[in-house]
Amino acid sequence: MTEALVVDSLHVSYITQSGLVPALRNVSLSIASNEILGLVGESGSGKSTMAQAVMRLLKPDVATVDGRILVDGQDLYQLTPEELRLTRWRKIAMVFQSSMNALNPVLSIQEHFADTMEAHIPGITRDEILKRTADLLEQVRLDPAVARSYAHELSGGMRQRVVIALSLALDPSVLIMDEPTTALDVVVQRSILDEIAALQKQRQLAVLFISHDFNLVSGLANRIAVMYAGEIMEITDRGMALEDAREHHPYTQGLMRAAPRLVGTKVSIEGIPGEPPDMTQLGPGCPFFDRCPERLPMCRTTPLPSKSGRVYIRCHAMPDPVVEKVKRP
Ligand SMILES: Nc1ncnc2c1ncn2[C@@H]1O[C@H](COP(=O)(O)OP(=O)(O)OP(=O)(O)O)[C@@H](O)[C@H]1O
Repeated sequence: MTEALVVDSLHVSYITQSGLVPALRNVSLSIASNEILGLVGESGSGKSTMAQAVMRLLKPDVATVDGRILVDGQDLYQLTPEELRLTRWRKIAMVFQSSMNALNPVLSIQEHFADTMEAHIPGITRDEILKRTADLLEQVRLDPAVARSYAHELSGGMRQRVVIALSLALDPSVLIMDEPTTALDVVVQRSILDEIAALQKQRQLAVLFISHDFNLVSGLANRIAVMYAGEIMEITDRGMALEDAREHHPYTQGLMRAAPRLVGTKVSIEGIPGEPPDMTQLGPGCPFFDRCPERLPMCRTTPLPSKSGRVYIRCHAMPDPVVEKVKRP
């Protein structure tokens, strides 16, 4: 399996007036060129920071970043600014949270595509741009005539489809999607998710799909990384049926019980008691300690083990998952 994206021992801290505030702590994961990795976690757990760090969008006066981000084997943090400019879009592209509102109101959709292609494909002709734009719009099920429109003439769902098509304009290997459907109604959301899944298969893309919506991610992703207080607690490829909850990290179990079920037997929804920790006051042990129903005395003081690999659980009270057990489809 080819790993298109490797995140290795990533640490990010924001620079604030009261000092450095950690946001990502020792994050490692990788995504192969034919899979969707979902990243879930509560608000403030570090999901958007992860997207920005992976794209190398965090400015040095905003945050410190340590660790390696490899895209097709190339470390983004070792590139010169010009190399980085060429690598973004071509190798790694991103669809931001509500990026559909970021389309420039005074440019037609066609001009957005032309700007991106002209900046990255030297000598591309007008005809090629028009043809590639029409193909890309069709791939996200839009009429190619949409190219002549302006953002305000399109619905939210259409704009988000345009943004997805634009992110694919240079045929990247890795696509980062940060809450790409959150602002849309559920019907439009469903059809865009189906298209994301189809595009990912056709183009053999590695997709990092970030969402706070546990149900949505578990219906889409091949594997799910669960983030808490800036750390990945678990990466799983197991089923997310409530009957299997005990096989997951105690925090994942909490998220599973807290997510409303859309199908199957009715069960009551239970929130996770307590609050996420203050990131400036973290102790040496597991950050979930205070809220964990499975905690052992050692969990307060013993750091979580560093792990890498396709699936893992970082928990003193839980064994590692047995990899060969039933895989998700
Ligand atoms: N520019 C910044 N300066 C200082 N702290 C920040 C900054 N941006 C984010 N943070 C902090 O970093 C932590 C992670 O934030 P982040 O936005 O990555 O979380 P998230 O999981 O994406 O949350 P949400 O789902 O609400 O978008 C939070 O504690 C947040 O307050």
